[in-house]
Amino acid sequence: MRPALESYTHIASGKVREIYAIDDDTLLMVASDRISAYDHVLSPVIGDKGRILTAMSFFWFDALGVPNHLAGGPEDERIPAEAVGRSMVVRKLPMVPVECVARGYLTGSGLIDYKATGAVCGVALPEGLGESDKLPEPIFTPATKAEQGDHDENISYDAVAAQVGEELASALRDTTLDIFSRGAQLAAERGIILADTKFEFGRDADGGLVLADEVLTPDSSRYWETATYTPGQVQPSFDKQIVRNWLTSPESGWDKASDTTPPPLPAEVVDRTRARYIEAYEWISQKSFDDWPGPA
Ligand SMILES: Nc1ncnc(-c2cnn(Cc3cccc(F)c3)c2)c1Cl
Repeated sequence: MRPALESYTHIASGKVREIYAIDDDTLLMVASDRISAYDHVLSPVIGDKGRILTAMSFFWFDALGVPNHLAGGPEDERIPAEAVGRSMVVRKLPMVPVECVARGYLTGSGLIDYKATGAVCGVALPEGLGESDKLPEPIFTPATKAEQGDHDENISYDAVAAQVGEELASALRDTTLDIFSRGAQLAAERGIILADTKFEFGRDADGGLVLADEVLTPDSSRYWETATYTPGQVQPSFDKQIVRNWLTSPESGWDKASDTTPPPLPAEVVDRTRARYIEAYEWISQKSFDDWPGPA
C-alpha cells in the first residue's frame, strides 16, 4: 500500500515542482504538470508534463553514469499513487549553493552579458559573436540561487571560488562542463541541440560532488531542434515555442509587457505542447513514453 502524499512533510516549492521529506535522509521530488512561460505559471496544465520530464531525468541520470542523488526507481513503493511516474526518491544531501550553468551557445542572459562586457560571467569570448552563435567551447557561467520568482544572477568563477573555496569551485566547473559536453554530444546524435543547462550538486560524506535536482530537462535546459538551427536569430524553444507563439499572437489578447496574468491556453495549444514534450523524450531516450509508469 503506497503512502498518501499528505503523510510527507512539504519542504519546498518551485514554479512547477515540490519537495517533500520522506524521512531525515530521504526526499521526494514531485514534478507537476504546470508549465511556465514569461515568468508566469500558465493555465491549464499540460497533461503528463511532470511524468515526461521525470522520465527524462531518469534517462539522463542513467545515461550520464555519474554519482547522483537517486535513492529509488520510478515505481519506488515510497511514492504516493497519485505521484508515480512524476516523482524521484532522492538522498537528502548538503547542497552546493551555486547554480552550475553550462553554455554551448550564446543566448539569453549570456548574450546580454556578452554585449555589455565582451564576456559572460567574466569568461572572455571572441569578438563578433551574435544571437545563438555556437561558442568555441562550452563555458561555465554560474549563478546565484534566487528566491522563487526572482531571476538567478550571473556571477564570476572568482566569486564562486570566494564563496565555496578554489578547490570546490574548480570541481564544480570541471564536473559541470564534463557532464554538459557528454549530454550535448548524445543529444546532438539524436537531433537535439542542448544549448545550455543548469545543474545542481550536493556533496557526499567524502565531499565529492553528487548530481542532484532534475537533470537536462527542457525546464532546466534550452532544447533546440538541430534541423531548424539558424545562428543570428532567437531559436524556437523545442518545447515551449507553441505556447510562446500563441501567448504573443493577437489571438490571445495578452500583452506580455503588461504583467497581467496570461489567458488560459486553448486545448489545441495544450495538446500540441504535450506532444512536443513526448517527442523530446522519445528522441533523446529512444524509448517509448507509453512504457513509462504512472496513473493512466
Ligand atoms: N537531493 C537533494 N537534497 C537536498 N536538497 C535538494 C534540493 C533542495 N532544493 N532543490 C531545488 C528545488 C526547489 C524546489 C522544488 C524542487 F522540486 C527542487 C533541490 C535535493 Cl535535490
